[in-house]
Amino acid sequence: MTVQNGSDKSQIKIPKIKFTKLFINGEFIDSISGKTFETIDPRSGEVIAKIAEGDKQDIDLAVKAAREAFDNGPWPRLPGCERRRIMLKFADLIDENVEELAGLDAIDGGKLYNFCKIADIPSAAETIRYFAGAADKIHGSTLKMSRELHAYTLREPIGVVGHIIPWNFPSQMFVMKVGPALAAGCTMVVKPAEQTPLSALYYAHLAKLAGIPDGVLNVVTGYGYCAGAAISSHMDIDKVSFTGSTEVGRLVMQAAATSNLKPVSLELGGKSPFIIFNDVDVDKVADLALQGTLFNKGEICVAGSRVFVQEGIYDKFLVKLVEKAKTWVVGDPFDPNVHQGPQVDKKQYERILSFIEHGKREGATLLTGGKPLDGKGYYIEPTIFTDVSDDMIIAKEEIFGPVMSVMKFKTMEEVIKRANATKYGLAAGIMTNDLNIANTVSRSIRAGVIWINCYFAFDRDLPYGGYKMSGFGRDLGMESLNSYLQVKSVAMPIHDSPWL
Ligand SMILES: NC(=O)C1=CN([C@@H]2O[C@H](COP(=O)(O)OP(=O)(O)OC[C@H]3O[C@@H](n4cnc5c(N)ncnc54)[C@H](OP(=O)(O)O)[C@@H]3O)[C@@H](O)[C@H]2O)C=CC1
Ligand SMILES: CCCCCC/C=C/C(=O)O
Repeated sequence: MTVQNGSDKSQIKIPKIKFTKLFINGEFIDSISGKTFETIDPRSGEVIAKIAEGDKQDIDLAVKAAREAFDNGPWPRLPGCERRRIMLKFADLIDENVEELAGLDAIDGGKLYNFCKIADIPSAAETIRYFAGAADKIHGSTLKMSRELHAYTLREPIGVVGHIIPWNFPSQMFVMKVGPALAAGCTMVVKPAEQTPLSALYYAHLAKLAGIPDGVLNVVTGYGYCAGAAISSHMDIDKVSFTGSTEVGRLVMQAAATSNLKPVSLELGGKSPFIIFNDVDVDKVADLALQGTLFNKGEICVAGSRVFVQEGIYDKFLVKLVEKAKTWVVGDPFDPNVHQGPQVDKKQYERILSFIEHGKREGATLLTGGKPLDGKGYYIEPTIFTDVSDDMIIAKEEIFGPVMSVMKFKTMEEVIKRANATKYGLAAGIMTNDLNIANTVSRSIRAGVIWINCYFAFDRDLPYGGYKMSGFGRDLGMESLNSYLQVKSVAMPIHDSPWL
């Protein structure tokens, strides 16, 4: 691992902060209480800006605007091709503002500026385009009835949606929730994570410029226990889509059940296995395994942080892994040579360090890392543990940081059992050239996403979500669009027809 501090300042593109207020009914406004909270730069712990702190009253206001826009406004009633046209404009505006948006996610979330610029933000625009393309292809079916009835189904927008999103992919999360809901004809209230509110407010501004009518897309910044909880318990919200911790997912579901029984979709934590069989190219797979844990500083719910290595290549794999970890650069996320920026905030940084301490105490062997970086900011060394047993805390709990546990296995049957011995079921990676192994293992792992000889192979056409305590419901793909629609069955008698 290399530490890169004091990067070339000429490369740094810190954006000017333009939007700090709530976006309700097409206007940027102060919170009703007038309160604000500070959003912090994780490179230094310094304040970037003061952001309006929305609470229950502001959520009520935003829901009122979204309800009016749904019940009486044009958006749900527009022909799909018109919604598509406006969404395509929105996507173009995202592309036109790529540098600014990349800068906001980098400064707010400690994400790599260059990666945001070439991947996250262009991909966010593409996700809006993907769902825009579906807006005029939403239809039900004509049914073959068993008696003299003509019947068909309509697919109608579900209504007012609440989106509660996390901080690890502020842009991708925003569009993967907002895109399908807009295409379906829903109206919505988005609550971004308190750590990363900046890009969500910028997207709201672009949506208005694109022509999305007032009240359709509202953004209320604020705290989860207050603004977030007001969304899940709201009597006038028709669906909640949540991504975050399993603990809060449970609260969201409880609040939905005890209020108006609104459906929820929950994309929660994970502890995904990355399984490597003897027959692979060890050099390439070591690279992929490292990415599988360290990408986005390990702050990704599908991190392949339980690395199971078959005994025949175990020693060689460790040598390669350490070699590659040494070239991994931690430092300022605006520096193009850096692979890993700071953890999102002090709380997450301390949480990760405490897991590392657990690993040491429980007797795992530290192969690399294990410490924070000296100086300002929430930087942590890429950390690899070996001699990890399945019952250690570091092997069981989601760490959401740059921490890998490497474990040895003998047989396919054994690794299937161990990979499935978790409360989570989000993703799994299977590295092998043997098709029989790939097929058997992929069908045996209880997880929503399986990557064979690749990892993080996201695609907007590929539904994404979990089994078990990783939640239910799917983001991306047509599955997610369907979750913002409901089916209405219509039947009418047909008289004197010779055909049913
Ligand atoms: N699946 C994933 O992609 C993610 C998983 N996680 C996991 O969760 C751990 C903790 O991260 P944390 O940020 O605390 O995650 P949370 O689950 O607390 O945050 C996710 C979102 O939920 C909001 N929220 C918090 N409490 C409530 C509530 N009572 N009702 C409704 N919404 C609420 C948050 O608001 P606020 O911003 O104010 O906290 C945020 O917008 C991480 O270490 C990681 O393991 C975290 C983020 C993403
Ligand atoms: C089409 C790109 C989707 C990227 C999704 C990233 C998700 C991360 C997470 O759930 O933690």
